[in-house]
Amino acid sequence: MEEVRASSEWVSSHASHVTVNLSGIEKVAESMKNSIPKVEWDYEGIHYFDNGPLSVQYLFVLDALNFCFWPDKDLTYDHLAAGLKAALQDDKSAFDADRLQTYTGPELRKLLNWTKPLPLEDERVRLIHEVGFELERSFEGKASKLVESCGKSAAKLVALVTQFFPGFRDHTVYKGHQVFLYKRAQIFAADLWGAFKGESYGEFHDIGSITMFADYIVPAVLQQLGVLRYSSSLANMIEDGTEICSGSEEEIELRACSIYAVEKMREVLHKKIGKQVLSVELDLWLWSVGVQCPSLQHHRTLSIYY
Ligand SMILES: Nc1nc2c(c(CN[C@H]3C=C[C@H](O)[C@@H]3O)cn2[C@@H]2O[C@H](COP(=O)(O)O)[C@@H](O)[C@H]2O)c(=O)[nH]1
Repeated sequence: MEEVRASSEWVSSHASHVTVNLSGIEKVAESMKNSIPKVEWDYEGIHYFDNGPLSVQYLFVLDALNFCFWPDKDLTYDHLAAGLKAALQDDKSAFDADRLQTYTGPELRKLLNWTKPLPLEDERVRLIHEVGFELERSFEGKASKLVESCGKSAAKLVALVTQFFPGFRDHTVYKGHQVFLYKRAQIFAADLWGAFKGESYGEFHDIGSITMFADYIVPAVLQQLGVLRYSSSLANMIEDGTEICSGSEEEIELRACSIYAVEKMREVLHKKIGKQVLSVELDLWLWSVGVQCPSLQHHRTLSIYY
């Protein structure tokens, strides 16, 4: 995770379109002086959980598909989480590794109880096949085996996931430098930690090493809070709903500066306010604020990573 932190900081200090505003961070930290907002994992009550290995399989499939909902204005993350939950409750073998390798686009829609084509449906199908194939080949078909082999280290889990499953390799090149963001691999570790309440499959001695998850909601919240500032051209693109290319300077800056800003926020909370908080906790709070604000304008990028 050091690579995620270091490369995000590098982007932030070379950015042309996004600025991290330290006084904005201090203001937010100050407002948390008396109480730090704590959001329960699954506050929505939409995820599958049975306290066992099937929950791990569910979370891995969920995070393999946890990206790009916005092209369909009616589709949200909640549909994915709740749809997969219902599918699993209906048929406990729905996420067996051999089954994962056979889903077609229309079957995936049915699984999510969605009648229209899903955004990036072909990619979703390819990625769910990849998960089934590699789980079968290297982990006896079980995501729980993958988690068991990480020695209770979230950093090791992220390394394993990105090593074995190419679809999770969320890194890019910015101004000649390799930048690591690892949104879906990190959120998988965080979802385990949240769902299992830091125990069993969710026990990680280094959960503090995980950064925020660079998606399209949290950057927009950080901008609203005055933590991120955009150049006028970028602000206009977001306001007009203009698509921003995956891998463009703007897109990488939005994501990397969000990671850097949340790390800074955590540092300020610790040093100036004396409160210790995890980036995962800050992320869930910021994300829950964002999804409860329907007027929030976020950047639009077609991407399999978030
Ligand atoms: N940074 C961050 N991004 C997150 C999540 C989650 C869900 N986490 C669950 C875990 C426990 C909680 O109770 C949550 O339910 C989804 N996303 C991202 O949001 C976007 C979807 O937005 P919309 O189109 O409006 O549904 C999309 O990029 C998706 O990947 C998070 O926690 N943090």
